[in-house]
Order: sequence, then structure tokens, then C-alpha cells
Amino acid sequence: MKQDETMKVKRYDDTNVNPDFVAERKKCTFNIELLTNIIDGSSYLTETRRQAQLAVLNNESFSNLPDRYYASRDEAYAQNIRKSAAYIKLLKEDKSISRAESYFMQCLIFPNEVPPFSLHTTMFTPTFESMADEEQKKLWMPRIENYEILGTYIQTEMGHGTNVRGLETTATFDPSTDEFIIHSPTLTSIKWWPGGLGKTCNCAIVMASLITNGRNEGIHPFIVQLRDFETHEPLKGGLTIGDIGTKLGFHGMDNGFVKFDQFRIPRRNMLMKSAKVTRDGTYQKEKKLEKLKYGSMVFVRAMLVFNQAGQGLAQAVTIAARYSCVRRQSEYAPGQEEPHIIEYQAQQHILFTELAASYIFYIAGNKLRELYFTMNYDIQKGDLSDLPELHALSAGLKALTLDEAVVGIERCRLICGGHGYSAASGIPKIYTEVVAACTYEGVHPVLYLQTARYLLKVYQAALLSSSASSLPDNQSSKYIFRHLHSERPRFHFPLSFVEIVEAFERRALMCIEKASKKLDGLLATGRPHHEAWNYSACYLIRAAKAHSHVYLTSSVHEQLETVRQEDAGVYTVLGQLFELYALKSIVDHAVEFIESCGITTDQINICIERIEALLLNIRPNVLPLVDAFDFPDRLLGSALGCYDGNVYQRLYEYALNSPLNKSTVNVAYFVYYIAINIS
Ligand SMILES: CCCCCCCC/C=C\CCCCCCCCCCCCCC(=O)SCCNC(=O)CCNC(=O)[C@H](O)C(C)(C)COP(=O)(O)OP(=O)(O)OC[C@H]1O[C@@H](n2cnc3c(N)ncnc32)[C@H](O)[C@@H]1OP(=O)(O)O
Ligand SMILES: Cc1cc2nc3c(=O)[nH]c(=O)nc-3n(C[C@H](O)[C@H](O)[C@H](O)COP(=O)(O)OP(=O)(O)OC[C@H]3O[C@@H](n4cnc5c(N)ncnc54)[C@H](O)[C@@H]3O)c2cc1C
Repeated sequence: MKQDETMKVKRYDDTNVNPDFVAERKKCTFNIELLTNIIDGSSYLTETRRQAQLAVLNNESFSNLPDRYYASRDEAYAQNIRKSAAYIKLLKEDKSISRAESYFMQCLIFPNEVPPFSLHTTMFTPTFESMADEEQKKLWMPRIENYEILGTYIQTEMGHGTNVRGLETTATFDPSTDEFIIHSPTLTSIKWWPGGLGKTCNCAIVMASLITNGRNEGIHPFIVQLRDFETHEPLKGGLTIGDIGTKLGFHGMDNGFVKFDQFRIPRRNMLMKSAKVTRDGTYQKEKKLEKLKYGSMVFVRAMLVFNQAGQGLAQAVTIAARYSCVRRQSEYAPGQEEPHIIEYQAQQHILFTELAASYIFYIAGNKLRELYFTMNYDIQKGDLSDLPELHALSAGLKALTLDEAVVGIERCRLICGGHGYSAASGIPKIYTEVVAACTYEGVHPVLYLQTARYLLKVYQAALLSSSASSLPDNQSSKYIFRHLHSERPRFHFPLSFVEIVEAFERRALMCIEKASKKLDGLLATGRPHHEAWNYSACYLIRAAKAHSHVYLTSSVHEQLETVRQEDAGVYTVLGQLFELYALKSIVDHAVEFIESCGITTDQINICIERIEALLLNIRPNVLPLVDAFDFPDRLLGSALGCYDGNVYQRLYEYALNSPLNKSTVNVAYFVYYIAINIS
């Protein structure tokens, strides 16, 4: 990114800070900057992020006016298009902007928003790059990279989302014209939900059943132009397109529908890297590359762990923590000043356990992102051996971290009392964005079952192997094999960090064994496989969750081992958060740990006592721990969570700006009430 010499806006206003915050920040026992580097991934990424954020704050085209919480849907969409236009212009003009810089800029330009063009970068382009052949890339990529083509990803239909093989849209090859005919044969086959489809995008990858020579060859991707490149009108020839209407959140996003009525596209618009239809209609495929078509789903699922679960929860925690250090309530000691609500143990238990979870998701999410890019490098070159592990991990972690994050965000809102319910707190917006991610890219029961399907295969292979070296070289195979072929360790309380990871692994292995036994038991009674699988679902989902917890604890433990060499202060606070998250999970799933690790209820009680001690340990650092996330105020968009802690002034300003306050007597009240009931 080109450096801007005129950068003048500071990311924080550190004048006029609430004195309570000044006192809190003085209690800090560790190097905040070092922890920020860990959260970002490196000091280089911290610096990159800050520069990118400054560039956004200095650019008036990216302001959020009119106020984002008062905007109607039309206004919210228009604001997003205005900012998108400026952002895309910038990306086109400054080719030195890196992928990381553009990512950081986008997060701040569209705070807690998925903007209308985002499907272009997250799904349309990656799917095209992965599924198009070289000639197709040469033809299309320049216009895609130049944003002349703005694409979305069209898979889901009104009647089918999860069951991709059950999609009804057809792409029938017509050899007489060398074209595919895209068609929606029923009401339920209307494509429904794609982001940016309603009003914004001019092209799409459409997933449809390929039919040639009378045979249905299954779901394949096609690139389809939807709108005229000049007038932006939907193309003629069989398209009905629109916006699907208001949703729980995503107000600035035009999720859309499209009905195809015998709409024709050239044969070469089928993406032909792993399968093709020749001029005479012959279908050919490379079986080994078949699963590449699922690739963009794996990508987004892997990114959602740090981007939505980690960042979303961390933002809610930051808001709740800062507010808790300002808000005073109730008489604690008779006759004395009301304490800050942060001093109540009940508040600490919720706030600090969510703080711990946000650190775990952020750090594990960063590691998953790195793992994705490492593994995907080989996958794109045609070596798909890591794909099952990556698919299982990204599916399970997307589900588990988002499940826990949305509950955590709501708990943060609740511990802010009444002001948490105001849009001004910023938490409702965070919630509606993050909870959407629990649905898109796959609903969670379905994703857990995908993870479990893989785990049972790994388990069977580990059972039959006498040496780990004969198994695939990945984390799942390693820990499952190791614990399957070794004695259960004796656990000592309080648990060491190494023992914590071991305990999570033993628990996961037990859950996998139980799921396997359950399935085998049902099969042994003569039930068909699909039925036995369905009635093992509760066991299978427990196994997938337990396995995902193994990744969370082991990857953060790995991070801790590195930090230990570097800085004692950061190691101590990060260790406290790790222990708190792990112990809370053990207590929440006590039955599974008692059974799998041979521990007692008394030892669970030791964990409960230890959690209370950790709350006291964490208390002095609470504000520095959320400061370390380094969220600019604009990103949080919160009167309660600003860096300077001037909560009440901002709440008052927010209310004064309410459109309802533009007049002293509202016209509706005058017309409908006074006119009818008082005159
Ligand atoms: C800090 C530095 C920054 C650096 C820069 C970072 C860059 C970051 C960039 C971006 C950040 C992005 C942040 C994200 C922002 C979010 C924006 C997103 C906006 C919204 C997008 C929403 C898009 C959508 O929702 S698209 C629709 C998604 N739909 C689904 O997910 C449907 C779910 N259903 C399915 O996945 C499948 O149909 C199914 C798997 C459930 C069932 O299918 P099936 O019946 O055919 O499968 P089987 O069960 O029979 O399995 C067959 C076989 O295939 C394997 N399989 C299945 N899925 C996959 C897969 N995805 N990958 C690989 N393999 C898969 C399965 O395991 C089976 O294998 P076997 O070997 O066992 O046979
Ligand atoms: C905000 C948002 C943005 C989206 N963006 C896009 C997009 O850009 N492009 C796109 O193509 N799609 C998009 N989608 C669609 C999304 O991917 C689907 O909604 C999602 O995959 C779920 O499919 P469905 O809605 O058909 O639910 P269904 O598949 O009907 O599932 C409903 C419920 O049934 C249960 N269930 C279903 N199948 C099973 C099973 N096999 N086992 C156990 N339980 C099951 C689950 O509890 C599930 O929650 C978006 C959705 C949302 C909410």
C-alpha cells in the first residue's frame, strides 16, 4: 500500500479519557503490544493492520454517515454501495495494496457488515480460479480482477440448501447451438439467498445439475452473466431477479433470488478444470479432482473462525468489559459508593469466560487460516490428500466456535443491562452479523456430522494400524492413534497445560468410540446404514464437538509454548485465559471428562475452585486484555465500548440524533391520535 504522508487522524482519542479507565490501565502487568502481535499473527501484521486502518480513517469517502444504526434498508444499501465504489476504485488505482491490507481495510470500511460485493472476493473469484481451466482463466480473469465483472455465488435454492446434490436447477447441453440451457423447473428451484444477487452483481457462478446426452451428471459450476455491463439491467432471455426482502440483519446486503427460464449460456461457460462437455456433448471428468468444487466452502468456513467467531466475540467482550469498568450499580458495602459492576463475581464469571473464549477462537482461528493456506497450496496443484482433514476441521470448528460465540455475544449484551439492548451499544449489530454465519456456509448439525463421518474413518484406520507412520500425517490420526494404543494417563489436579490437552484428547477419543459403537450396534440390529447413521446423530455430534475442542486447546497450547520463550508477563495472562476456557469447558462437559479421564466429582470441584481463583487473577488486567485487541472505536461502533470510556455522553448524543427527535411533535401522533381522540 502506498504510504500516505498526510495521515493525521489518530486511531484512538487519548485525550479526555475517563479517570476510571486511567486507573484501570495502570494495573496492567504485561506488555500489551506483544499480545496484540500474537492476536494479529505477528508484529508485521499489527503494523500492516494499523496502516490500513489509518488509511480508512483518513479517507472521508469511508465515513459512516448517515448514522449506521438509524439508516433504513435503502440507506444502508446505498451507503454500502457508496463505500464499495470508493474502496474498489482505491484497489484498482493502488495495485500495491496487499491481500492482508485490503482485508483490514474492508473490515473497518464496513464495520460488522458483509458488503454486497463480498461474495465476489470470498466465493466467486476463488471458485472460478479453482474450477476454471487455463484458457477460461485467461479469458475471464482480467475482467474479474478489474471488478468489471462483479460476481456472486449462486448455490442455494428456495427448496434446498443443505442437500447440494438435491438442487433442482438444470443446465442442459444443446448441441445444436453449443449452449447450456439453465432452467428453474419448479417454484422451489428458484435460487434464493446469494449475497449481492438482488441488485449489485452482474455475473455469478451458478451451481446446477449438468444434463448432456440425456444423462444427469450431477452438480457443476457455470459462470453466468446476469446483468448488462453498461445499463446494469437484468439480461433478457429468461431471467427474473430481485432482492429477497428484510432479514434479521444484513440490512445493507441485497441477498437475492433468480428464476431461470430456459436461459442460454455458451458451452464454454461451464467451468472445465475437473470436468468438461465436448462440442459433441460428451461428458468427461477427472474423478480425483471432483471434490474441488466444494473448495470455496472450505475456504470461507476456515476463515469464519477468526473473522466472525474470534473477532465478533472479541468485539462484544471489549464493549462489555469497558462498560463494566464505567458502570456503577447497587450498594455493595453498606453506606459506601456503588462499585463498578466489574467487581461483582457474577459479572466476572460471564465476562472473563467469554474473554477467554474470544482469545482461544482468535488464536486457533489464525492457526486454522495458516493451515488452510498451507494445505490449499497442494490441493490446488492436484494433491487432494489433505482435503478430508481440512474439510473436517473447518466444518467442525466453524460450527463449534460460532455456536459458542453467538451465545457469548448474547451473554455480553445481557451483562450490559438495559443499555446493552440499545443499538448504541453496538452489540445487537455484532450479534445479527455473527449469527448469520451459523446458517450460511452450512448449518451446524450438518457440519458436525461431516466432521464425525471423517473421524469414524480415522478411528477405524487407527484401530487397524500397528504404527502411526502407516496413517496419514495429520493431527487427527496422530492423537487418535496415540491414545488408542496407550494407557490412560493419571491426571493431577490442578491440571497442567499439557494434561489439559491430554484430557481433551482422551475425551474426544471416548466420544468417537461411543459414536462408532452406537452406529455398529444399530447396524447389527439390521437397520440400513442411513437409518443407523440418523439414530447415532447425537453421539456423532458429541464426537465432532469434542474433536474440535482438541484443536482449540492444542493449537493455543502450541502458541503458549512459543510465548513462554519470549515473555513471562504475556505467558502468564495468556495461560490464565487458556486455563479458564479449558476448565470451564471441562466443567460444562463434566460427565464426559469423568468417564473418559477417570477423574472424580471432587476433582471437578477443584476445577470449579480454580476457575474462581482465575477470575481474581484476571481482574487487574481486564481492560488491558481488551485493549490488546486494538479495535478502533469506529469498528466497534459502540457508545458503551469506546476507548475513552465516556459512555454517558455518547449515549446522550446518540439519543439526540434519533430521527424521531427531529420534531417536538411527531406528525403521526398529530394526524392519527390527536385528530381522532382529542379534537
Ligand atoms: C489477518 C491476515 C489476513 C490475511 C488475509 C486473509 C484473507 C481472508 C479473506 C477473507 C476473509 C473472509 C471472511 C469471511 C466473510 C464472510 C463472507 C461470506 C458471506 C456469506 C457467504 C455465504 C455463502 C453460502 O452460504 S454458499 C452455500 C453454502 N452451502 C452449504 O454450505 C451447504 C452445506 N452442504 C454441504 O456442504 C454438502 O452438501 C454436504 C457435505 C452437507 C452433503 O453433500 P453430499 O451429500 O454430496 O456429501 P456426502 O455427505 O455424500 O459426502 C460426499 C463426500 O464429499 C466430502 N465432502 C463434503 N463436503 C466437502 C467439502 N466442502 N470439501 C471436501 N470434501 C467434502 C464428504 O466428506 C464425502 O467424502 P467421503 O470421502 O466420505 O465420501
Ligand atoms: C445471511 C445468509 C447469506 C447467505 N448467502 C448465500 C450465498 O451467498 N449463496 C448461497 O448459495 N447461499 C447463501 N445462503 C444460504 C445458506 O447457505 C443456506 O441457508 C444454508 O446452507 C442452509 O440451507 P437451508 O436454508 O436450505 O436449510 P435446510 O437445509 O433446509 O436446513 C434446515 C434445518 O434442517 C436441519 N437439517 C437439514 N438437513 C439436515 C441433515 N442432513 N441432518 C441433520 N439436520 C438437517 C437443520 O437443523 C437445518 O438447520 C445464505 C444464507 C444466509 C442466512
